[in-house]
Amino acid sequence: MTTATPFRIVVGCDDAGYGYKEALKQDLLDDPRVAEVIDVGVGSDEHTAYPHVAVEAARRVADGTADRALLVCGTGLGVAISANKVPGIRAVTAHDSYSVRRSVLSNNAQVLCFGQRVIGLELARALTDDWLAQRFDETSPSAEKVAAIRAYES
Ligand SMILES: O=C[C@H](O)[C@H](O)COP(=O)(O)O
Repeated sequence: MTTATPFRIVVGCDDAGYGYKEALKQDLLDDPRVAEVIDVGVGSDEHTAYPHVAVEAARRVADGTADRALLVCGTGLGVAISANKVPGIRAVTAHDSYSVRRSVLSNNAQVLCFGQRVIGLELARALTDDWLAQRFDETSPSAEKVAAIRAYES
């Protein structure tokens, strides 16, 4: 049996997502499937608007510094919209387990976004756990659809 390479994960949030970002970061730090956690903010007294944090996180994934990003704002929507402005990034907002799984298995999304004002913390933690268990299969029928997304970027 081969052991999967542990993930390097960027975490980020705005002030509306700070509490969950901190809690999820701690879970990631304790998870053997995670090699590294890179926190791009915000800190407890920072008020940087979500587009800046989301784009910074997405750039770390796009440039290969990290494998994935987990972003939190009030709804999970603004961070996803912003992260998707970075070429090569597929960011989704997903608050149910089927969508979280399919975001990886169907879409090879590298960025998962949550809304702290939308779901409970325990659900966010369980969804994050589920997310870490998924790996995209480059030989699956979904691969050519993801390639089609990529082709629209050029
Ligand atoms: O999508 C945006 C987020 O929910 C953000 O946390 C709150 O944005 P707002 O203050 O513009 O509503």
